[in-house]
Amino acid sequence: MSFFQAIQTTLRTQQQPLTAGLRRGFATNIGSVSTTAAALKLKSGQTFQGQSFGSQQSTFGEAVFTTSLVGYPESMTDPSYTGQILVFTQPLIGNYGVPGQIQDQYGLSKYFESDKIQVQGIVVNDYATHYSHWTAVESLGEWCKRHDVPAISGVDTRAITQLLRDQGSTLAQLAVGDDAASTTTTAFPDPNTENLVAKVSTKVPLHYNPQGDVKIAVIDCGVKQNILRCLTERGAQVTVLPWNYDFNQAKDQFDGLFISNGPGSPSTCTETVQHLRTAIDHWNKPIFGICMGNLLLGMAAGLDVYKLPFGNRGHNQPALHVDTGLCYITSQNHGYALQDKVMPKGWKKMFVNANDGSNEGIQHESKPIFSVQFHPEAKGGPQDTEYLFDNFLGHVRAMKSASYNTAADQQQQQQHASAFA
Ligand SMILES: NC(=O)CC[C@H](N)C(=O)O
Repeated sequence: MSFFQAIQTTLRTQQQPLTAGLRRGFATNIGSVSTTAAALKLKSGQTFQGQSFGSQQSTFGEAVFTTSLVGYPESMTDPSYTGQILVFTQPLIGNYGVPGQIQDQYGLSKYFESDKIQVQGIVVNDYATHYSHWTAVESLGEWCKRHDVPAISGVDTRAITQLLRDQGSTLAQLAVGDDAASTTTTAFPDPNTENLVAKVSTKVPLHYNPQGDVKIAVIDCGVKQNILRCLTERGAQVTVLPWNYDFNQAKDQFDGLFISNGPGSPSTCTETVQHLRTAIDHWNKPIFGICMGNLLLGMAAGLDVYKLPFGNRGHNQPALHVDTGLCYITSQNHGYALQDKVMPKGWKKMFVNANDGSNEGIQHESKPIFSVQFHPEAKGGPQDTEYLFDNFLGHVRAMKSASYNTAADQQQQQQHASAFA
């Protein structure tokens, strides 16, 4: 043990008391750190020993890394992370604590992207036991414990990230307590063989903003709260529907269709892809998809999907808009991508990743149907591409008023004709 590690261990072993706020109006806490051992064990054979600061429960998942500097409450509650052990490349995590579960005026969660922690576990280099923020109500460790989610600190996340980058996202165990020391070889279950979308999708329709002027059907593959907020705060009425709901049966009830983000492999969502195939030809109203929505829409259009070696997760991913050449900095969290070398007839690429050339979006050439691989709703991350919600709802409103006018014109013509019959 190095001198630095020895000092760190000594400091952490001394249970530090709660203190009052350092600054007026800011929740602040110098919490205690458990000295329970924890280890991140990769299926590829490498083990990283550290300390637990979350649940005492060991867990399995796919180890992936994110380069985001902030936004751990949002990332950890994003349903797209279901089944994954999240490694933060940002070394200091936990310093602004965790906010409370508060609802906005639409009944949507204000600070979290769903109602619980969705990641299997988290891996951080330096867990900040002292947190301070005006929205904070508890520490990251307390939050993880309450949700029974394991967390490890004191490991070299740079070395782990280099491994995940070189060998690709890897199945792993986050082992706590006795499991951390155990050398028994375990089987590493692969979450991507399961239909994770079915696990996180709503079971019943949910309604938001009933006063909205246009009605949007949201196919819930694991929708983030801020996507719903981006629609409702722009005046849309939103109905969230289960992932396998056949929206084609209810198309007259809606003015537009949205396909959400979601966890796991898109190949488990064959029913949604089939419904989308019908919708592309017959829906005749705008369709917009994000992340999993891009993958599913692309599959419905005839594209293949492949798994990226380590995915793109972070808040600084450059996406080039093909038509204008403009580059947007985007928020991302995905492991799969569309194979877009040859685009199906009637479709074109909309965005391309400026780092690795992977697909970032597709667009129908003659219908208002488009989707993006990145997250224009951000939370966390830059909001530069939030304008896509304006574009989508702009199309929805234009088509609604055009069809209304057509219907009204037709009715007037009929009345006119019958008056002279
Ligand atoms: N954020 C998402 O929707 C992720 C989509 C898919 N689960 C992937 O990893 O590629």
